[in-house]
Amino acid sequence: MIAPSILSADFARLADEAAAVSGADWLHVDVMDAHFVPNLTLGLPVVKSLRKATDIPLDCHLMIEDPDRWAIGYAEAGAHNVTVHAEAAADPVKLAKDLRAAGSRAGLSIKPGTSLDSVVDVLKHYDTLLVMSVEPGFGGQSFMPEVLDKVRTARNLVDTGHLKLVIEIDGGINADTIAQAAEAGVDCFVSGSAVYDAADPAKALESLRGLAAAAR
Ligand SMILES: O=C(CO)[C@@H](O)[C@H](O)COP(=O)(O)O
Repeated sequence: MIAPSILSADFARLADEAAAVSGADWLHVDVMDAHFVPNLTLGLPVVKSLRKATDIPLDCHLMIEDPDRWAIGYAEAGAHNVTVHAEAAADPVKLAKDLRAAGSRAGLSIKPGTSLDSVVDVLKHYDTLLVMSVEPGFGGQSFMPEVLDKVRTARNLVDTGHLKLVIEIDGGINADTIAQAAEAGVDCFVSGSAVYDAADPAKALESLRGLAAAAR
């Protein structure tokens, strides 16, 4: 699965930018609050408008403080998957249950420095695990291959039936890095600059999909 990140899109033309990647499995929506991360992007009103502008399932990645307070609004707005950060959530188990009750999948993200061990007990309540392969905040950063050990461990837990979730990776995913992430066991690849900085985003997306499929 490929989820283009709109962080690299033209924010004044989001509906057109979504249409440009109509073959995407999910559209990754980067919500940043300038507190949890040192960058500010968009919030609930934009997600509500985007929901009406595209049929691509929205994969909302909340890089915000106090997700326990704000995340449910994104589920109620029609997001397909709402991902909160383990480092920010006060009660991740309750949050996952509330997100599912509101009609969304529940996602948990971990920054590069956060271990899988520290979240493994709550992951049974989640539908997706988003492994950050850059420090969250900005697009166009270099991929951190050291996070792939977490992906391999998560893949093993899924394949042996201990967890049931989609493994996502986010940060620095491009034609040079996607194969190693696929080999490690990633299911869903978030990619911003490699898709939206390309002359033809749809073609770039399909190329990434082919490289991932070949590597699995
Ligand atoms: O959440 C983030 C960054 O915080 C990502 O979604 C980036 O937007 C991915 O961009 P590239 O690394 O693919 O350019």
